Amino acid sequence: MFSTTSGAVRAGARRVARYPAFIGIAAPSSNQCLFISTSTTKAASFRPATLGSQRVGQQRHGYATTTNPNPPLGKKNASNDVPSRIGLIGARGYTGQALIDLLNDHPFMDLRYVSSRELAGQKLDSYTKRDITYANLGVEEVAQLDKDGQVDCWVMALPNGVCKPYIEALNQVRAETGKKSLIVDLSADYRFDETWTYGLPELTKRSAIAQSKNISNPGCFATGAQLALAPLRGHCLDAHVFGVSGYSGAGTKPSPKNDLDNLRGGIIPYSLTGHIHEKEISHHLDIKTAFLPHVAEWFRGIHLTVSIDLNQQMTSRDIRQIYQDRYAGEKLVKVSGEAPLVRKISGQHGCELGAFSVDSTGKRVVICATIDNLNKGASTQCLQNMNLALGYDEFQGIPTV
Ligand SMILES: NC(=O)C1=CN([C@@H]2O[C@H](COP(=O)(O)OP(=O)(O)OC[C@H]3O[C@@H](n4cnc5c(N)ncnc54)[C@H](OP(=O)(O)O)[C@@H]3O)[C@@H](O)[C@H]2O)C=CC1
Ligand SMILES: CC(=O)N[C@@H](CCC(=O)OP(=O)(O)O)C(=O)O
Repeated sequence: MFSTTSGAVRAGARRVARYPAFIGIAAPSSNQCLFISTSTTKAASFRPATLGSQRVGQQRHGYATTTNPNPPLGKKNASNDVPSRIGLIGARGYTGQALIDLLNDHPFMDLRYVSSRELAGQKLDSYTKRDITYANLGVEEVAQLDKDGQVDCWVMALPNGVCKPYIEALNQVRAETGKKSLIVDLSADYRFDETWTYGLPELTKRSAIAQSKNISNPGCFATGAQLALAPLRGHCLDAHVFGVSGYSGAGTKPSPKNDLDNLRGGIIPYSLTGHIHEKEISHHLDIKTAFLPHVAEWFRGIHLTVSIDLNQQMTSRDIRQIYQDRYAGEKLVKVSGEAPLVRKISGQHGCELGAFSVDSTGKRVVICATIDNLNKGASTQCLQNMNLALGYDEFQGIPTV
């Protein structure tokens, strides 16, 4: 279904010529976050199921199923064949490095600037399409490059709470010049800001992402949890999400959560109430969710066990069918009967959902999800959003086969 980064065909040796700025995207009519409800959306047209033995769209169990109400835009959004110039702020970090690897294999993404205070002056070896040297780009330098029309898309891969001055400076350039370069922020800082588009393409209206200039990339745990919960939105009373992340989730700054001596031989609970992703899941799905995060000694990959109290009796088979219907045609979401294993998701670009274990009352289901926090939990999702908003195919440059 999805392949590892290392298995990808590397197209990076090619050099990208200098091209004029891409200006083909219309200004957004609305940046509001638009989630598609699976419980109320009726399938516009019937499509036979390819994933199960039953036909999709039939009401054989008393509650409506639907084919994917938010399918990939495909050719409708793939009109741009001009490269886009990218500036990456926070390029030394784990998510920044994962994104650089993806951009290196992308035919239209032309990385121009990588910012790091620690690595300033050093060559970026992992990018082979052009020679790039790390620079320490402060707010003024970024604003000047933007004003000079040197960058089409800025990606912010900074710790939470750091990027606001950059955004304010870019907004000032917009106000002064009318220029509108795209901004994608990987931090949690704008995930609750209604003037930004929350970019979880399988759940957010894709056409809204395509029209946006300010995209907040979802959190890693929050992405897996929302993909695991969304199809049951209309049947869910409340949910408990137990999550364990590899320690790359804690970033590169030394802390007890990425200290291998501290992690060895066990898992460590933290932020057991009030984690930002608890708020993020509850806010964007409108489901009362308790989130219980842990960190473990492996490097990358998240396991989530999601327990959902249902408002009616349901069977495991029917719930699984709802998920298969909801994610029909999605290249980065895999639904299966078995519980997915975290050791198998490392380096993969999608999210796997499985288990669908229903208790004896028929009113509680447990679903397991796995996701690579640095890929679909951050950089792969960022690239989906960049592709959509810059007018390329959403999955361009993402190994999905
Ligand atoms: N790691 C993960 O699994 C995920 C992370 N995220 C989010 O993505 C963002 C980046 O995470 P991650 O890559 O793990 O973080 P890292 O700690 O690995 O990297 C942070 C980057 O920001 C730079 N930086 C740190 N502090 C400052 C500062 N005050 N001013 C300017 N630059 C600074 C660092 O470079 P230098 O010090 O050299 O300047 C480094 O490049 C975070 O907001 C995180 O919450 C989202 C989903 C998943
Ligand atoms: C293990 C670990 O520490 N994981 C991080 C989640 C990484 C992430 O998605 O972060 P943001 O929401 O801050 O962008 C955490 O719990 O904060």
